[in-house]
Amino acid sequence: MAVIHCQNLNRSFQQGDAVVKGLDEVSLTIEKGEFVCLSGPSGSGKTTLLNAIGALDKLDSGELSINGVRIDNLSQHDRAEMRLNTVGFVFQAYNLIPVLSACENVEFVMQVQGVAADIRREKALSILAEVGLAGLEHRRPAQLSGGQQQRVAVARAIVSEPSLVLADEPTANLDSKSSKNLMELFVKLNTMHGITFVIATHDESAMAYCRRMIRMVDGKIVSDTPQDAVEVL
Ligand SMILES: Nc1ncnc2c1ncn2[C@@H]1O[C@H](COP(=O)(O)OP(=O)(O)OP(=O)(O)O)[C@@H](O)[C@H]1O
Repeated sequence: MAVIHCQNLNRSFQQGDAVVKGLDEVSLTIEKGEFVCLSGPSGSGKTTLLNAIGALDKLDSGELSINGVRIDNLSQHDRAEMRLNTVGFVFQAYNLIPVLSACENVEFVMQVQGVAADIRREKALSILAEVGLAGLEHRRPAQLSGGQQQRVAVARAIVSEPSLVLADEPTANLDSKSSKNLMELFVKLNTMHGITFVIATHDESAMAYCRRMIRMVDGKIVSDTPQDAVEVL
């Protein structure tokens, strides 16, 4: 079953007197375990598409299913539920809570999900170790580098084992080494846990890790091609 199935998605924005088409008849199917890059010039609709797939924004029209369940017609409450249980988000602003430690930031989502405190702590520590942050669990975001904060954001996104991770410019604020480490981590999570990744990026070194390249221009998909990705050992 497809993880993402979009049919004729449309989303317009009013900008003064003009109407801008963020998504213009976008149709797309992404299967479980794919590792997909969304590319295209600034303003081409990448973030709008990620927001639609992650049920963060409403559509004007079209059908959108995640794991076989229609989400375009869900109530706000059900959309929030779907996000919580199915999708992990990694954005360029890490959106970590500054007063909480790395571990508490990762635990936060599980707390909302009602996971018991001892299980929460155990899972958070184990996932932080998996993303290479063992020993730094009790630091607050301001005491971590940009790359380390991004890893906390990744740990938080994947701790509840989502079937899908949506990442918007995840390497934008990282130096080239941190960026490479992050992409290798994504590939590892993709191969070991079968998590599907959709990554919007302008960063050519990040694109090189993706196995399917979808390019957008003016709210439309203009090309969709497979790619031989960089091997991660
Ligand atoms: N909330 C909004 N209000 C008005 N216009 C918007 C809004 N969100 C997006 N747009 C417009 O929709 C179009 C697509 O924007 P989007 O952010 O999806 O592009 P993008 O490809 O992600 O760009 P970038 O690479 O710069 O992040 C742009 O013309 C943008 O100005």
